[in-house]
Amino acid sequence: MAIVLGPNRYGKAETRVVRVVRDGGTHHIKDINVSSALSGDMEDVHLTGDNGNVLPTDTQKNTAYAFAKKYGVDQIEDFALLLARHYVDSQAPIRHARVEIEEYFWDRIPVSDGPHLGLREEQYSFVRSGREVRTCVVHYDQDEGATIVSGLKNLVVLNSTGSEFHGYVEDEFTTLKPTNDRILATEVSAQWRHRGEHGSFGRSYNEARQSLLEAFAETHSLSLQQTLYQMGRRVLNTRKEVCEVRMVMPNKHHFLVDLEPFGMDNPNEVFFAADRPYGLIEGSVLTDDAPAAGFAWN
Ligand SMILES: O=c1[nH]c(=O)c2[nH]c(=O)[nH]c2[nH]1
Repeated sequence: MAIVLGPNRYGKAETRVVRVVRDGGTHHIKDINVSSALSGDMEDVHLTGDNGNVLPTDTQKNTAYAFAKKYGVDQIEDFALLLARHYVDSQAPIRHARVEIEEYFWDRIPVSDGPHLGLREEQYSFVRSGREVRTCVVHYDQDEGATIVSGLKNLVVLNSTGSEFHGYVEDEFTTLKPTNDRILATEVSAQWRHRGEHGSFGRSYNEARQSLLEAFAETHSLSLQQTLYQMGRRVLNTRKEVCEVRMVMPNKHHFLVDLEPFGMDNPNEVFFAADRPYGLIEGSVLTDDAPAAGFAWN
């Protein structure tokens, strides 16, 4: 029996970069979390400890900071691709780079010059937004080029009606009562795979997000699975640059509270929001002409 080295990669996880652009007294901020993972000719470092092919993870951290200064950070997909290409193109032993970025949103705190006066000329105060986290995973491979997956997580949504669940299998352990009217709530994690390397990731993101929200709100739901499929479908129908959507959606159960002991009825007005356990609904929706995913989801 021989023992061999299997697939491997190494990098710096979660380099937090905050880039400030100073436009006179008005500042703009970009708050991101960058993780890079490189692979290639890494037999020696694993087998003998020879670091001759290893670009240190510390250097990868520094590169994220230096690139933020040099190139700025606009769309996270573009920044991730810039970094991934840099590692593969500048270091012969590195043949593949995976760069993952999360982006956290900040809103402005509008500050005025005083009561009844206009906005202060300098605007540099921000409040962390309650919005979702934007994500991307970019792979750049020496032989196969780039794959780009965009996405979001922590997008919490709720329909207070328009959701039913009945007609399911019942066995000797089933106690769930069928319902024609329940709360449907979930925290959406969605990732969508781009067909190529197009140029407008900002617009693509905003419209994919909007499609997810509209489909969630507009689908009269017979199950969260059905809603998930409709949400993926809506993104694919509106964003032609996208060929596959993967979603993970916990069913955030809301149970009707029994108010009868207090002599009160409860026509879907008072709910107990349970945090666990939760149903976990996961699925992928794709176009039938979607190119092979390659390493996009790795
Ligand atoms: O939308 C739902 N899908 C399920 O598969 C399921 N199972 C369950 O108990 N409740 C629900 N709701």
